[in-house]
Amino acid sequence: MHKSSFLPVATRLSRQITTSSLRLSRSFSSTNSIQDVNKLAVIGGGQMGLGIAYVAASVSNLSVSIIDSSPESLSKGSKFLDQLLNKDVKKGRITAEKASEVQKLIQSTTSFDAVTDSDFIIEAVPEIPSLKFDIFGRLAKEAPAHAILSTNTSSISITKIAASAKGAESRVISTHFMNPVPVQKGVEIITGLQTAPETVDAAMKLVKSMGKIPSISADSPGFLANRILIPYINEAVICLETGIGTKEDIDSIMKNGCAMPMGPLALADFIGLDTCLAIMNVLYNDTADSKYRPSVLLQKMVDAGWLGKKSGKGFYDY
Ligand SMILES: NC(=O)c1ccc[n+]([C@@H]2O[C@H](COP(=O)([O-])OP(=O)(O)OC[C@H]3O[C@@H](n4cnc5c(N)ncnc54)[C@H](O)[C@@H]3O)[C@@H](O)[C@H]2O)c1
Repeated sequence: MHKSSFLPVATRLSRQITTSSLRLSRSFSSTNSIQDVNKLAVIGGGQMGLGIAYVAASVSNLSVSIIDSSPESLSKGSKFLDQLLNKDVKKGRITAEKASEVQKLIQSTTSFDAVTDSDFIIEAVPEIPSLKFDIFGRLAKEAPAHAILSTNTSSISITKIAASAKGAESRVISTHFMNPVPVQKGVEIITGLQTAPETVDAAMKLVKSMGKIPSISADSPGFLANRILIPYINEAVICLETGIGTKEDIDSIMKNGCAMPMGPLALADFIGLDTCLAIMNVLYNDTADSKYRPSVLLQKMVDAGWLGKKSGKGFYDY
């Protein structure tokens, strides 16, 4: 894919309107093919990054580099991947031969250099805006000029993230995978104001090759999934802190009475309380609407380091 093919959506639209009589829009799409992705880099090897790497290697047969700044996270992650593969072999979902092929496809490193030969990069570091902006600033300089730069953010504006990737804004997009990645089929594709149509095509192609079902959302606080899901979780925490019900009763009524696969507090533990809080803060600050006020208890639990399943303690003990 040529760098020049990355025109922002707005530019592309105006081009299509002004030249429609000359049918140039047709030649635009026919001369710009989507480059095949041979190598994927995932930045951040936590629960989401690992899941993305696992599915990309096992379903799309892609070579994947997991880049994580923490050697502890990388070693925890490689044990987790081994467990996932062993479980899949035991359950007869894959052969032992396939498991060893997948293992060979996934490399882990603390070095950012692994982005330099990647065609598609998915960032999955914690939900901290400054951290993501720094990473996209580096990606704009260090990733190949054709590479798609994607974020797995749950709530941070894609337009803002793209603005931090100076010179590569049109190649920035979000492929928002859901947790757990190997199980959840839906992926939100979110465009920033600057995202080029070719970037959307490339993201759709990759996500579909991973066996996922993409939905397109606008760059609006919380996008679609978290605009709906996280206020629901936050309301459950408020029900707990105001004594309307115990954690068991809150989870039980939503599970057994409202057909939810798991209760909202157990789900919050599973997502990570820091992630839930970060999303509520984005909804609250970016809309200036008090209906999105984060629960005080949620903030306190994050302050205590009780982040849910990943830290061993949240609403429940693990
Ligand atoms: N947890 C969920 O349910 C969920 C669902 C959808 C999207 N997300 C989003 O996915 C992203 C990752 O979430 P997660 O739950 O996997 O977080 P996590 O805390 O499990 O993992 C984050 C990883 O990033 C690493 N990291 C931190 N700084 C880094 C840096 N500068 N360079 C490289 N690695 C770095 C950490 O060591 C850690 O391993 C967040 O943006 C989150 O909002 C999370």
